[in-house]
Formats: sequence, C-alpha cells, structure tokens
Amino acid sequence: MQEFDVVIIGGGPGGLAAAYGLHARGMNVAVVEKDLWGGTCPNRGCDPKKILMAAVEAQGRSEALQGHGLTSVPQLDWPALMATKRAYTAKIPSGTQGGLQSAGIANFHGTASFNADGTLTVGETQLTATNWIIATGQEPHLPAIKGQEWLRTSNDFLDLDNLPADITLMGAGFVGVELAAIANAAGSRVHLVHHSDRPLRAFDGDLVTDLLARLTAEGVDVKLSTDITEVTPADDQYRVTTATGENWTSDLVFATAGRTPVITDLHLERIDVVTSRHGIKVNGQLQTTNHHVFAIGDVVDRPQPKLTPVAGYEGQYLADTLATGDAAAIVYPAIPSVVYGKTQLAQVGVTTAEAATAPDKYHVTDLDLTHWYSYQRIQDPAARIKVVVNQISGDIVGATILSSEAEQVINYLDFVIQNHMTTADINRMITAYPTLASDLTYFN
Ligand SMILES: Cc1cc2nc3c(=O)[nH]c(=O)nc-3n(C[C@H](O)[C@H](O)[C@H](O)COP(=O)(O)OP(=O)(O)OC[C@H]3O[C@@H](n4cnc5c(N)ncnc54)[C@H](O)[C@@H]3O)c2cc1C
Ligand SMILES: NC(=O)c1ccc[n+]([C@@H]2O[C@H](COP(=O)([O-])OP(=O)(O)OC[C@H]3O[C@@H](n4cnc5c(N)ncnc54)[C@H](O)[C@@H]3O)[C@@H](O)[C@H]2O)c1
Repeated sequence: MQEFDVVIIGGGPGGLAAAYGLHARGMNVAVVEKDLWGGTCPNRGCDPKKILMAAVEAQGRSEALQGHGLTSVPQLDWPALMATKRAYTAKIPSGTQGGLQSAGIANFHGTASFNADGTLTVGETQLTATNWIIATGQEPHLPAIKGQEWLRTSNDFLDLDNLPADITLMGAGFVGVELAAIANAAGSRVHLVHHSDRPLRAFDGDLVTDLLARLTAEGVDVKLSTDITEVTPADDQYRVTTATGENWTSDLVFATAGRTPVITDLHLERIDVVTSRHGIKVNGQLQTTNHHVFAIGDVVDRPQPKLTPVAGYEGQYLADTLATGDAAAIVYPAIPSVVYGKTQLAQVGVTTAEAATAPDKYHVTDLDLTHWYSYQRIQDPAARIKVVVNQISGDIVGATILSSEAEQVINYLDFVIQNHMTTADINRMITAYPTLASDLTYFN
C-alpha cells in the first residue's frame, strides 16, 4: 500500500494542473492515467484539431482574396497534414510523463478503481490517500441507433490516414461543426446532420444561423431537424437512414452527438460518490458527496462549459484549497469559448439570451463588421458582432462574434470584461493601428 496526501485520477489538463499545483505547495501527490498521458486536449482534442485548422484557415484566407490579389486557392494535402499532426501528438504522452518524473511527482499507468475500504487499485498497485481528485474527463457518446457499432468518433477522425470522399457527422455541436469545417476544406463531401433546428444552443441563434449559412456556402450539406435512426453497411460504404425515411450513402459516419463522463471503471458507488448522467455531483468547493473526494474538469456535472482552461482553473483552485485549508467556494471568471473554422463563432460574458431576460439592465448592439477596415482588408465573407452593454455603466459585459478573426477579438473582449474596463479606460490606451485591438474603441 503506497500512501499519499492526494491521489489524482486522470492525467489530462485538469489532473495535471492539480498535481503540479499541489506538488509546488509541498504536498505528496500521485497521478494515475489509464491511457495517454496529457489526456484528451493535446492527444485527441484541442491541439491536434487546431493543427489541422491551420491549413483550413490558410485556405479560407486565400479563398476570400480571390480577385483581390490572389489567384489560386491552396489544396489540403491530408497525409502531409496528418503527418504534421502526428509529429506533434506522438511526443505528448512521453513528454507529459517525463515532466511528472522530472518534477518528482509519483505517477502510475493503469485503470484506477476504488475499493469498498476507500483505497484505490491500479493494476497490481494499491494506493491510499487523505484526499482524492477525480479528473477522468469525458468520452464520445455513441447514440443508441440501429448500427451503432459502425459509428466512428472524433478520436478516429483526428487520426485518419486518408480522408474519405464522403462523410456524415451525426450532431452539430462543437465537435461536429469543427470536423465539418476541416473535412470540407480537405475536399470531402460532408453531411452535417442535427436532430433539432437549433444547434450550438449556448450561442446566439442569429449568429449560429449565419455560421451554418457560411458552412452551406462552402459546400457542407447541413441537415437540421433530421434524426438519423439507422446506419447499415452498403458495399464498402454505409447507408444512413433518417426518421423520415430519407437516406444516403457515406464512406464513414461519425457520432458527434456529445460526450459522456468517464466514471464506470472507478466504482464510485463503493465510496458513496453520487453521480448523474452529466457527471460527478460536486458542491461549490468541488467536493463530492464523499468529503475526501473532489472532482474537476469535464467529468463534473456543472453548468460551466467543458473546456481545457476551465479544467485547469479548477485544478489550480483545488491545489490552493487543499494545500491551505481555505474553503472559499470557487468563483469562475468570464469564460470565452470558440467554435473554430474558416469562420469562427466565439462568445464571452453575458450572452444575448441572458441580456434578453433583463432589457432594463442590458442593451445589445448588433454590428455588421464586413465594412469595417479590419474585415474589408481580408475580404472576410461573414463578420458580425453582438455586443452586450450594461445600460447603467455603459461598459461591455458580453459579446458574441462571427468572423475569421473571432478567436482573437473574443480574447481582447475577455480582458476588457475581466478587468471591468470602461470605455474611458479603453480610450486611454494606445494600441497598434490598424489592428483588431484598435477596433476595441468602436464596440460600444
Ligand atoms: C475533438 C475535441 C476538440 C476539443 N477542442 C477544444 C478546444 O479547442 N478548446 C478547449 O478548451 N477544449 C477543447 N476540447 C475539450 C477539452 O479537450 C477538454 O475540456 C479537456 O481535455 C478536459 O480536461 P480533463 O482533464 O477534465 O479531461 P481529459 O483531458 O479527458 O483527461 C482525463 C484523463 O483521465 C483518464 N482516465 C479516465 N478514467 C480513468 C481511470 N479510471 N483511471 C485512470 N485514468 C483515467 C483518461 O484516459 C484521460 O487521459 C475538445 C475536445 C474534443 C473531444
Ligand atoms: N472549440 C472548442 O473549444 C471545443 C471543441 C470541441 C469540443 N469542445 C468541448 O467538448 C464538449 C463536447 O463537444 P460535442 O460537440 O461532443 O458536444 P456538444 O454538446 O457541443 O454537441 C453535441 C450535439 O449533438 C446533439 N445530439 C445529441 N444526440 C444527438 C443525436 N442522436 N443525433 C444528432 N444530434 C444529437 C446535441 O443536441 C448537441 O447539440 C463541448 O461542449 C465543448 O465544451 C470544445
């Protein structure tokens, strides 16, 4: 039996932030990982996806400048792009584990499972700890349709040797929309199928409609209010059938219909940790129903978006609270989120839906940016922002933006919101001109 102050289960962004934070505060910690050290984000999530996106973005920029100074559109070389991605991801697990080893943080590779006496089994090893942190993340959800066994996932997509000529994506959430943008740019015929008429529900409806219109204009077959009920092999393809009897064939069908918490192996029922279908239940201190067990990151049932910086923030919070005994509840700052692609959709702070519920407090400005210098210069085909302003103070408190530059603008606005900068504060700054930052003075 090996003893620790804290054992962390899951070596992804959440678990690693907690491990390094606790170790730096002098605590004796161990991390357990059953699969790839580094977790979803650097191995099969954010980072590999955005390596593929680099080529997608470059193609989008070139397309916009056809007739405005550029004469040909670059084509994506999938095998070369995948080789570039693999050159990055191949080093992640060993580099991550090597980092833990050099820091002197104990690490165990294997599937962690709790025992009824509150200890943990990892292969042949038994661990015990004063406190535990569960950071086991989520995995792709495979909808229970006929032919479920034929469905591929984002893990498979991000490791395809060759991109097939025709693919179907079942679900138009973050993952579905981003994979559609990549596959479409790389020359595949993409069917992006969503069961309701309102994908990306967390974002402003008008801007989601604009984004789907852009994807359609780029060649994606967007099908809303379409329920896939069956996938069956048909020669060397798959036949996709919907609830209304519509059908087509595709080379591969991907389930992009959300993700589910990874908790089965842990046997949390043995240690009285309560879960829901959305994940592990926690209080404001990220403490589960067992007072010695905490949970962070994607595996937690909470309203905050499931993103890498959120998992890391929660890991740092627990490093502080467990090391100091200070039990102040976690307070989240504004959390920016971006759906990446040639056209990006991003939001931060108060949403337009929240603003609509308090019209006395908030005013929403809807601006077409296509004629602004920053967007005209690059011939951005779709550029629009909705800015939420506090009517009383006149300050920007939220924004949703659609454009090929959205990922940058949203972070500038995050700084403005997080630091409660007033219009006067922004006007007191001199920013390099003409840039996206120099546009900040025009938003309210
Ligand atoms: C395709 C895709 C793209 C994404 N893009 C972005 C993006 O652009 N930006 C962004 O912010 N977020 C993005 N995300 C989300 C991001 O990857 C997650 O929010 C983040 O990885 C969560 O970190 P985590 O530590 O909670 O979980 P994870 O990173 O999932 O790590 C959990 C780890 O726990 C391990 N584990 C599970 N069970 C056990 C067990 N019983 N024993 C031992 N180990 C176990 C798993 O193997 C895994 O390595 C993306 C996700 C996907 C799928
Ligand atoms: N750029 C980023 O930051 C980024 C990228 C990818 C993932 N993520 C994170 O990972 C999380 C998971 O992403 P995701 O896309 O897997 O989930 P998601 O919840 O964003 O989207 C899944 C969508 O599939 C729909 N759906 C559910 N069942 C369906 C069915 N049977 N048929 C068709 N559609 C169905 C859901 O209604 C939902 O809209 C995101 O919420 C986000 O927090 C972030």
